[in-house]
Amino acid sequence: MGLQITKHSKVKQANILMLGLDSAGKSTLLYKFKSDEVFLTIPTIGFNVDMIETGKDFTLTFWDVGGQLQYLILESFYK
Ligand SMILES: Nc1nc2c(ncn2[C@@H]2O[C@H](COP(=O)(O)OP(=O)(O)OP(=O)(O)O)[C@@H](O)[C@H]2O)c(=O)[nH]1
Ligand SMILES: [Mg+2]
Repeated sequence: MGLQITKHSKVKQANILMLGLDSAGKSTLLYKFKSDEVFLTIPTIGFNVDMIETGKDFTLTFWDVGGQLQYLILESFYK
């Protein structure tokens, strides 16, 4: 996962890129950050973007990239 903090802004923001094999548990982890409830996930088609406010002036933006999409992106490098 990558972390990038945007500077020169009142509200601090970090982008988190969630990468991993399909069914590794990326979406489950993201839903767990948002809520303590148990979620049933389905394979992510493309990617999900979700924002979590962790404090008054701090926001995390999660980019949850589906494993299948990552295969497609990697495959394109070898063509
Ligand atoms: N036992 C166990 N199962 C988990 C855990 N995390 C996720 N799972 C299960 O693994 C399966 C896949 O989880 P997802 O969160 O959808 O996986 P993903 O990485 O988002 O998969 P893609 O969207 O296909 O890339 C689901 O059935 C989850 O319930 C864990 O920590 N332990
Ligand atoms: Mg997923």
